[in-house]
Amino acid sequence: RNPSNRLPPGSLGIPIIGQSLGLLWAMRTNTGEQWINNKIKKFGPISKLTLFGNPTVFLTGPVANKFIFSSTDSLALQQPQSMCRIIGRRNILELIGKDHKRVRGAISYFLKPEALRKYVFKIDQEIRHHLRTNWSDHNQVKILPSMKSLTFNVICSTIFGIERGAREILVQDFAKMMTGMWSVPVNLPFTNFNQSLKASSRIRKELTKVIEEKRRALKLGERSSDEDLITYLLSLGSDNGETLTEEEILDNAVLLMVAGHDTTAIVLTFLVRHLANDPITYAKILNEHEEIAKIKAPEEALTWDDLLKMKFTWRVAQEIMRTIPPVFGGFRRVIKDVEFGGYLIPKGWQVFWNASVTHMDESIFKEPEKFDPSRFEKQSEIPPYCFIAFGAGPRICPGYEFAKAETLVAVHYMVTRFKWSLCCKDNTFVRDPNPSPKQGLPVSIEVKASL
Ligand code: HEM
Repeated sequence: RNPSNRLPPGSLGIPIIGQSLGLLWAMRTNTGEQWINNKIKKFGPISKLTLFGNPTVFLTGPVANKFIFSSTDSLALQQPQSMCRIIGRRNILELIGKDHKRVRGAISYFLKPEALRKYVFKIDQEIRHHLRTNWSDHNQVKILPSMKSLTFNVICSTIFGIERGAREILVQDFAKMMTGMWSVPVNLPFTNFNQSLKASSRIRKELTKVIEEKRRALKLGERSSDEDLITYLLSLGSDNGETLTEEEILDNAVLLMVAGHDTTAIVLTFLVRHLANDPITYAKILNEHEEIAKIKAPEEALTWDDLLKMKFTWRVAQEIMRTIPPVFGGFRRVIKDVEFGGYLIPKGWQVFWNASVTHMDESIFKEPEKFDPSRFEKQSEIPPYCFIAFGAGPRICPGYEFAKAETLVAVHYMVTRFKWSLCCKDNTFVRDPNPSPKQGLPVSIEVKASL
């Protein structure tokens, strides 16, 4: 057959622009899922279109997910150009093959349960401090910005060992850097992209100082290699080819700050919103946490073993992520011609995956519209590549356990020490590209017990 006849159905639309504006508009108006479903109705689960300048094949369903997440020899992860320039070209998302494995291995070491156990105390301290200073004396709190600040501080403290005073310099620049992450990469004064690049360069300067100080302390034996991720990365031996270059350490430190804080903040924000609207789930969660709090002194920090008891809470968080995936979808670059479902996907194109379509498939999740945390009671019954909030395959999110620990500790202190109600009953949200409730979700706060 003529190769062009083997391309998936659909239309590439106007060159370069294609259907990008339609998708962006749909995401902004919270109809992204509908936009995608219309496409599936019209062309089926495999179709072509043009997104963000590139001819693209959109694939959906567990078999397609497996193909996208596992075909590392024909597909490479693709981020918007703006993101690569802001975070740095040696960040893990840009790496493939041996380089990806090496950097992922080093980062994952710090995010595994064995290492995380040690940090529950630090996570606990940071979250209590945040709630004490930002919730306790306030009648109203905007949840999304509050959760973003909370998760940023947790990452700085646990992963980077950056103390409170030194973090404040980073916080503002970090917010500025995020604004241009998904912008058109035009570097002219006053474009979002330009502001982001400038903020990123200031963050890198600060991080370089942090790295230098840790290198010095490591040399003098004032620090052990497992105290924080940066010190660990600096200590890796060059003899077995494990070392990360200075550029890689810097780029991946920035990447981890980005990847590790927004997503968890979104889960916590939608959890707060859901609990305000669902008294039955709230009562069950509260009960789970009161049982744990009952056997601890008020000042006593949570431990890893306490977190293991918070099973229902994590099921609720997973159901939140099924219904509102923090990451809407993503792209892979096609590095060599490849076939899927009888169609040709040519080299140079990109492949687009989306989590919602699979998460809302009634053949996988019965009555998908219903909020039902019990779906996650038996994880093994959920078929592979069906719950993809954290991705899957060799690039599955290495921060899963970290996000889980952070979410559980935060929920514990929020439900046992505070009560809240929504100030704005409007339940809609926009995707920007991450889901954000209107006005950042303002809630009225009542203190139940001190922290
Ligand atoms: C609820 C919270 C989180 C969600 C929903 C989430 C989601 C995801 C998803 C979907 C991917 C895969 C992207 C793809 O294959 O295209 C990913 C990758 C990644 N995530 Fe997360 N993430 C979360 C928290 C975190 C945290 C806390 C960290 C670190 C502290 C982190 C670090 C990373 C890194 C480094 C990658 C890239 C892995 C690689 O390319 O090998 N994430 N995440």
